[in-house]
Amino acid sequence: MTAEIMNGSGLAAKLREDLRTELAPFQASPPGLAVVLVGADPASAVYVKHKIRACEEVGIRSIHVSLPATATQEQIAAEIRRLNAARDVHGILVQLPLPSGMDTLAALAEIDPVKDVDGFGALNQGRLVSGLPGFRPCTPAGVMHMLQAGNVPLAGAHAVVLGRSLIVGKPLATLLLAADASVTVCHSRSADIGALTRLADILVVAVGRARMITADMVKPGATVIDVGINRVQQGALAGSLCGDVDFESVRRVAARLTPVPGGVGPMTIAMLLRNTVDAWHRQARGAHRG
Ligand SMILES: Nc1nc(=O)c2c([nH]1)NC[C@@H]1CN(c3ccc(C(=O)N[C@@H](CCC(=O)O)C(=O)O)cc3)C=[N+]21
Repeated sequence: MTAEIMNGSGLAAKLREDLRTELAPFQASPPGLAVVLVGADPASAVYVKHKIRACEEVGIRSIHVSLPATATQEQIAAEIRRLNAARDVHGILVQLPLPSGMDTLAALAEIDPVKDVDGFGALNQGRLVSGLPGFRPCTPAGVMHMLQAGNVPLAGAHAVVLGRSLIVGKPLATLLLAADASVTVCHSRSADIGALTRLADILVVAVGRARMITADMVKPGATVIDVGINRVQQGALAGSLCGDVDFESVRRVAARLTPVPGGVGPMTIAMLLRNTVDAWHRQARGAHRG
């Protein structure tokens, strides 16, 4: 078997094009997305640049706020409160990870839930678990969108999610459950991970370990979604990106596989733009504070 390669870049480009058309008549007062970057982590700076470029392409105004790595928790909170109050800011994203020692959940708790376009805050996460409308975290939403666009059957399928983060694993498990999959979540402390991943009709990997999923860990005919983004350290491909899945071996056993780059990453950004436009609509209707 040779897997069908699921084209996240293409699907994301289509979504951005739709947003651009939707926003074209409103360029006098466009949606605004504030991106807060604390410190100077080079990988974060690159991601922020991608997000700002994607905003420009569709007609979202981006507001880039940089704070030094030495900023205090209270300075971050004060900046978020200022953005909560700004009428031309509809979405607020605090780029993660924050510098070590910062209280991430406390910072996220400052974001007004109606502007929480990452969907990481407790109100939106609780709305997700409750099955209520709210902002869904962008990577899980992007994965669900790719599965649906690829006509991957979800009801009754066994989905195995490797990783239990607040940002990917937990919310994605919740979305898969809501789509009637049977869901197994495994993580670094799970015993015999291969035995679990081999049960998956849909395997989603979000652990941040380059090429850890090899062909022997995948059920033949499975759909494999690679959320990992790792920078190759050594060898001929040093400096390029690879996922958490060993692409060359897994493509021979899986039925469908997402590439890195060009898979989940661009979908994450497309979902962020969609959430920002949704936030703008909601705030235009006069909904303030979640
Ligand atoms: N508050 C917050 N929200 C986030 O959504 C968030 C975050 N913090 N911190 C970091 C992670 C990472 N992330 C990526 C999004 C897109 C690509 C992406 O588009 N990647 C391209 C390649 C990019 C390249 O070439 O470097 C691809 O996979 O094709 C990657 C990574 C969002 N994150």
